[in-house]
Amino acid sequence: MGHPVQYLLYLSGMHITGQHMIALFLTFFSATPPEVYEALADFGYKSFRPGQELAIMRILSGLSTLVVLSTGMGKSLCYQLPAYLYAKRSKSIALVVSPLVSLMDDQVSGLPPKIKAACIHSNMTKNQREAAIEKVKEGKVHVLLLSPEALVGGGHAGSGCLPPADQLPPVSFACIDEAHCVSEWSHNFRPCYLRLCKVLRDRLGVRCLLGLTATATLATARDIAHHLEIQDEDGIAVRSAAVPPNLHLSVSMDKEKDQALVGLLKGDRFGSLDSIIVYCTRREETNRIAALLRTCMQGSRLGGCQEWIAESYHAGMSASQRRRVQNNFMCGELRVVVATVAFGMGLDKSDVRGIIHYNMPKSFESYVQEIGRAGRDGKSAHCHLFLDPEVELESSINLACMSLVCYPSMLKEDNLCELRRHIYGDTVDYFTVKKLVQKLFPPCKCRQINEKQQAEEEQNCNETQNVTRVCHTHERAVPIQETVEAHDITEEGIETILCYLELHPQHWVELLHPTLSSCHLVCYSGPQQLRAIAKICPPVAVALARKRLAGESLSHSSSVTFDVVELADSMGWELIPVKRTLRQLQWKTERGTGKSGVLVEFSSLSFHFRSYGDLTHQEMDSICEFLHQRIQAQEKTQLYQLKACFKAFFSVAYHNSTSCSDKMDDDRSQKLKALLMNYFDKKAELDLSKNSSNCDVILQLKDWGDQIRADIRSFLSTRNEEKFSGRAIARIFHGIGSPCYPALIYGKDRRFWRKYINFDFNEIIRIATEEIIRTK
Ligand SMILES: Nc1ncnc2c1ncn2[C@@H]1O[C@H](COP(=O)(O)OP(=O)(O)OP(=O)(O)O)[C@@H](O)[C@H]1O
Repeated sequence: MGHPVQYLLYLSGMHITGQHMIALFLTFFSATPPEVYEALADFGYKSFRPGQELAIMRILSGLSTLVVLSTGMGKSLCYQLPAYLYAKRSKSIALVVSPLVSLMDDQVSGLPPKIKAACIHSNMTKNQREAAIEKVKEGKVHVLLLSPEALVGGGHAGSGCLPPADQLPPVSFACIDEAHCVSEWSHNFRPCYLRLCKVLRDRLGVRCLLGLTATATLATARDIAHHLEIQDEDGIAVRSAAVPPNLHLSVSMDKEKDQALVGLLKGDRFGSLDSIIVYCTRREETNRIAALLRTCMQGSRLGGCQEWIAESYHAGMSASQRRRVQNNFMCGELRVVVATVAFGMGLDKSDVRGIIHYNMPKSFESYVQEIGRAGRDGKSAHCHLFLDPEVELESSINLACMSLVCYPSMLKEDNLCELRRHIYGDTVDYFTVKKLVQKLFPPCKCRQINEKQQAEEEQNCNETQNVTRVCHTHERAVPIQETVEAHDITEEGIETILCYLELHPQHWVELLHPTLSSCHLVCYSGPQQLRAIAKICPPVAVALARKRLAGESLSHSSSVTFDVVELADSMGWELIPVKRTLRQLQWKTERGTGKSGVLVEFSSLSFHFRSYGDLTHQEMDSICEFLHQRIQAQEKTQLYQLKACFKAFFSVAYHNSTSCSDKMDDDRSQKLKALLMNYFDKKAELDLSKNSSNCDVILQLKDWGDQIRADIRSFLSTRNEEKFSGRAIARIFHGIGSPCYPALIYGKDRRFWRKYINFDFNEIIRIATEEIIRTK
């Protein structure tokens, strides 16, 4: 297939070629060709919505583009129409990467009938996936929807599912839905998204990328544009107002939120609305609130003809339970869904009339995305947010500071603290980074070998060469579960670090598909059989030789376990043929007939990558420094966003919701919209340094230092057989579970769990570290 711009030129009957003409062409001959309007009509639409035409024309011209449009404004057409036009002209597919795996099948069936689509994701069986790939190969598909994991591999989803590019029809362009996940500065960063663009370019030769998102600040949009390699400013094609005009926003700071919620739902504003979503941060809370509403709303006047008043929805429920709630809500039989943010992603219900936030969302981006699920039909809709009254908390601090008898756990826990916990739960300290870096870059022998060779060469020709990097990287595997437990860091945290290293200008690592790295080989006929197969199978011979070199005697052994990735690397073989050769040992013949009495098992899902083994101490230190700074910057940004969010909501909040349950003051709604607009455009920085006492109420430790130290000592003495880092203790005192210190176990000891949630996290780390050193 020719360069995509040729399609546009072809449509317009012109014959210009060459990259440099694209810009000229778009400037002077940008009238949309009739074929594009015809295709629009084929889709059943009369005209374009704002932004669609520009984005579609850019994609048809082969120019990577980012579209930032509020939910429901019609982003999907921006990939559907070009995919259709490209495929109409010649056999080609458009790839659409979407994180909404559970909704992918619905997305495919919901596409306009003109578009032939298929999807591939990790929830499908192997047969289903193969059938979809067959259809693609046969050219029966215009649009292929993929989960990010299906494309790049990663996590437990296994490796990427697509065949190599030469077995696929030409890819006209690739669309990345929810493109903000590409940016680590976004509210919903997903490590495997960072690798998407690279895989699309390197493995599939895609040159034109389309990013779609409903929420991105200007800074995030620029970061996404950078990843999509959008060269020109116009590439960020459309940025709409953050909040659609038909949404009416209000905020209140009620002391009794449960009563206030019931009152709000009975008031004039929400009382007559049919479909409402109430968002809560915690799963347990969704169940409690749904039950509360069922009890308190019984018999009260309801909007439509619903049979059920309220049901909860969260990721902890079974798939069938969730589907039932979603279906009932979609068809209008269920009035209120009380949910965590798991509900609503990709929900195509245009007449949701109300969104209530029982807790503050973690960022403006989340807020805008969540309220954007209301009023997609353009008709008026209402949104209300309950903000916990931190000012109350502040007065308790003043009391505490005046050394009145007050115990920290008596202080009211607030939204901000709750949300801060999630941020601290994700961060990793310098020590952990260092241990991880050592694991990712174990020393190799390349330098010694090279020096020996050089010495010989020098003797021969007396010439010195200044070699700085002698290692050309090694293939390595780091078992996921083992590393998670050893370093008390989440799988996602490790993946993020690996992505940072891959995207660093020095490309410290190259990520490969996750793989099972441990090979266990058992010979049922005893040690002689093991020795015999070593003679015919080089990988087994090398595995045994390596064991012997490491001082292990295997002469009486009939089984052996080894790291197959390390083995393949040491042999200079590719991993796949090594695994194939080993598997083959289970059969008598090459064609796999008759068992040989050898068992070969692969286990331990591992991160798989190439990395250097000859890094100097300085290089290792600078990598640690780089990673640590990135992680800290990320933490700071998130804390900043949280404060910015609180401050803005606080500035428009009513004292209690009765002031806005029947009627509301549109000025406050407009003010909040303006603040959101400013935030997304970053025209005005929300200055947090000024007047921060209004919202920043983390307790200083000076008045509580002794008490906290005493508690840390008491905690350590009750668990003197376990090892803790300062961060581990701070997490427990903040009630943050981690892989090694899960909430399920540590949360049971109420003397410590969450006790100091209102105190500065980093300060607790500092004191705890001091106490740990003292008790050693
Ligand atoms: N040009 C158009 N004219 C009329 N209706 C349109 C047009 N483009 C899209 N729509 C309709 O608008 C609705 C929302 O479109 P779409 O689902 O693409 O929105 P979106 O921006 O992708 O939303 P989300 O962010 O929630 O995914 C759909 O019902 C679609 O049919």
